[in-house]
Amino acid sequence: MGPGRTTLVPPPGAASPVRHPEAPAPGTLLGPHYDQCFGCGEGQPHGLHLQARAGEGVSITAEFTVQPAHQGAPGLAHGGVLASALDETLGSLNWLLRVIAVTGRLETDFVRPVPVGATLHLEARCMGIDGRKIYASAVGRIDRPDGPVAVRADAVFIEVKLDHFTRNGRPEEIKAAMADPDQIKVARAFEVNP
Ligand SMILES: CCCCCCCCCCCC(=O)SCCNC(=O)CCNC(=O)[C@H](O)C(C)(C)COP(=O)(O)OP(=O)(O)OC[C@H]1O[C@@H](n2cnc3c(N)ncnc32)[C@H](O)[C@@H]1OP(=O)(O)O
Repeated sequence: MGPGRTTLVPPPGAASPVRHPEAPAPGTLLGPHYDQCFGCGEGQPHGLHLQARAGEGVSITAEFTVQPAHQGAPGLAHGGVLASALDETLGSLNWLLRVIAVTGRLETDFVRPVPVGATLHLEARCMGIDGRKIYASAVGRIDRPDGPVAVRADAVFIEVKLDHFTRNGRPEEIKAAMADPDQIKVARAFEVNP
């Protein structure tokens, strides 16, 4: 089965996800993985500024408040922005697995519209691991952790090495990131694997 047709359900032989022994404790605010990230970076004026926390097991909770810059229709969040919020929350599972992985496939259900000013309460969980493939699902609820479901996603992330970024990123941003001590710290956290 090639990419694009890949099922988003872990296959029968998939391993259960294991929380890395040095993963941040449940409740810990994770902080941005890159200052210029559209999802979590503080240096992006119109970014999502999504704040993710470690959950129990291999799970993440996150919050994102829809800004006027995120509109698709008048007063409503753009679907692609909501997919970005799900993608970012799912990507934050990397911190708990201590594995670098990028989104291979992301399928989103838009269940109800999300108004500007609403806070999306997101939760992501790793469902299984099969070789380099990490299966994960997420849900986003309106205004409260137990609020009405607005969006859901299922995804496959693919494990990569750090050189995925250095080989493929535009050289000027790569150079700047490698000169930034905070960025080096993030990269180091992922270099140590059991
Ligand atoms: C500093 C820290 C920062 C931490 C950085 C954290 C960033 C988080 C940001 C949020 C997340 C993002 O948006 S990440 C950005 C969006 N995503 C991307 O840009 C990814 C672009 N795609 C790629 O670079 C590539 O296609 C890869 C790396 C995904 C796969 O290429 P590859 O490495 O050559 O892998 P390949 O051998 O083909 O496949 C390996 C296995 O994965 C499966 N596979 C491959 N592609 C897919 C796919 N699209 N959907 C499903 N499954 C797939 C294959 O079937 C195979 O399964 P089997 O045969 O083994 O069974």
